Amino acid sequence: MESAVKPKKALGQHFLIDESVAERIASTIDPWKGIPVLEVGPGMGVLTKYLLAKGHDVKVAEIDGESIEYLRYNFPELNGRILDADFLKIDLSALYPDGKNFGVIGNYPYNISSQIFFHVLDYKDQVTVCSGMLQREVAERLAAPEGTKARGILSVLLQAWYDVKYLFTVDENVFNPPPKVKSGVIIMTRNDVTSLGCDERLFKTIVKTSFGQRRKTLRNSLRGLFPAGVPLPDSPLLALRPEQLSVAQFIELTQLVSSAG
Ligand SMILES: C[S@@+](CC[C@H](N)C(=O)[O-])C[C@H]1O[C@@H](n2cnc3c(N)ncnc32)[C@H](O)[C@@H]1O
Repeated sequence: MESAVKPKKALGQHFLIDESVAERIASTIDPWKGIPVLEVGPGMGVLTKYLLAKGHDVKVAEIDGESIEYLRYNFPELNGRILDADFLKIDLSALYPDGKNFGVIGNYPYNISSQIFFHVLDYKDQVTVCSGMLQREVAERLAAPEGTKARGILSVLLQAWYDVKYLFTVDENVFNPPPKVKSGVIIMTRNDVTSLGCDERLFKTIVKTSFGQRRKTLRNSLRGLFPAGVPLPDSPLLALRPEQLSVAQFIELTQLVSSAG
């Protein structure tokens, strides 16, 4: 199909052509009208249009020059609110100074979707809500509870600070060009946790190290984090595999490693 902006594979450009899906995604943040929202990768503005119509205070961050030109021409009301930038490199606290809360939304570029969520996590004290569409497998992973195969690093790191919900699945044929996989829409809302009650850097290291060797029990994958030459503590948590642990158990594990060191 002819498209005003030529889709570029390297930028993960699959333009949404079903307006009803765009409206449904925009509606996910209806309850957050009071805070500004940053849209990642607006492309030709199919989602932006609904965010504006709903009265959100919207800024957009887009990396593709051709899309930016399109937006400038077709959305004059966005004047001064289009960031010609790589979302992953934006200092979001400078964009929303003084610790201001904001939301993030998008039909995200699938090639960098995990990195996008790691970037959002860096601003967890300001990002109150984050929703949007990504490839189904990743969307499922973000929302995966303990005890499921889909659980991974981002599930635990995000769920420590956010309630993550998988909302609905979207078929390939509503995009131009269609992606190879189905898509999923999620929403994450900030929980009321202000501190994990453990060394948060070590918590991250433990989550990443455990899932780096997900078939091993934690006793084997985390051995290197305990002091050498000393027997490991006798904790039932160490007999588990990473996908079996809740956030609270990862925190407990972090405390265990800290107290052993
Ligand atoms: C899946 S398309 C979605 C476009 C549009 N929102 C839609 O629904 O049709 C992803 C968009 O993200 C943009 N993009 C890719 N990498 C980006 C990055 N690092 N920062 C900002 N935008 C990016 C692409 O140029 C593209 O417009």
